[in-house]
Amino acid sequence: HHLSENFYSSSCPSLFATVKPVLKSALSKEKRLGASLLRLFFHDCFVNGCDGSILLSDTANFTGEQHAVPNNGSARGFEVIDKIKDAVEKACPGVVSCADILAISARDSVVILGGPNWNVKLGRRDARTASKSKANKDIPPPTSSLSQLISKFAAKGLSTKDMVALSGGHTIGQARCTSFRAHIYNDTNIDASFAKKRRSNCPRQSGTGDVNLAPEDLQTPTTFDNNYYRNLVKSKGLLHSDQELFNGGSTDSLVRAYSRSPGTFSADFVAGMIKMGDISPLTGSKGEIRKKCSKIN
Ligand code: HEM
Ligand SMILES: [Ca+2]
Ligand SMILES: [Ca+2]
Repeated sequence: HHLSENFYSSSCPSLFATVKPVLKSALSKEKRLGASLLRLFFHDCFVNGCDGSILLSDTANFTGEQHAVPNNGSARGFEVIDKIKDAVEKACPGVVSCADILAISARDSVVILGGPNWNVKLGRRDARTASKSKANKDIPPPTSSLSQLISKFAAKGLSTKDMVALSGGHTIGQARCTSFRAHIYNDTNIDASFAKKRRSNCPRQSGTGDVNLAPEDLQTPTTFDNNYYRNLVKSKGLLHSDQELFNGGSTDSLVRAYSRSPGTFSADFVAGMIKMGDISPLTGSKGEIRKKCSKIN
């Protein structure tokens, strides 16, 4: 396969200039959407590669990935992708894939929220299929141990370092009580005052307050910075899986390094994003260029 930065430079020269303003306007209304789009890209790439599979809606005779456990009730931002796709279709009809639009949107979201910039590789085509079962199997749950996180990323060709750096995506965005309840009530590797604060809006009883939100990064939930790691070294990770990265194991030193050096984090995050974006893309004549991101042509 061959993805390249200039894939659309003659077929759609206005691509980047078309995407960015639509995103800027959406994020000016709700910054969290930037986080939601970054997460959509991760959840796309981990299931059959970065092929836009997560964007396909369920229909009467098609079951996609949006109701798989890791996505159901938490994957969001689809309307923004649809809006960007409409703008891109006006500028360059039938040329740019939804998989690439998602990759560009994830990058632009990070930049708009203050994070590093990089050149996105392009040329992915869109899948005509999706896999709910693989979404359930390949995307790590927040209950994961460090060794489970390492192996789920290794299964996608990503190193432990990539895993720790990409987890820094949790410097932005929100999680539901149901995703962090067990950590704040049952785990002991958590700062007591932080646990108390999070318990105040996430009742112990499952079934109550399940969808109440808390910021993944208690310091700066709408800024892309290294505070995620600074929280971890203080035992203020929100998810069980977050705190696993700094819990006396092999990744402690890397978390400490990122907590001290925003530049090192940025460089490793970018390298990880480029590697994640390379996971088994459809190229050449495989797949299709969807007209609408939510359904196959
Ligand atoms: C390392 C394994 C990971 C686990 C176990 C994990 C788990 C989760 C969970 C449980 C949530 C909250 C869902 C909810 O309750 O609504 C979440 C949110 C989020 N995740 Fe991850 N995640 C991981 C890695 C990543 C990676 C690699 C990225 C991107 C590079 C990422 C980006 C995000 C973002 C931005 C949000 C907030 C989304 C929003 O506010 O809409 N995560 N993650
Ligand atoms: Ca996919
Ligand atoms: Ca932050």
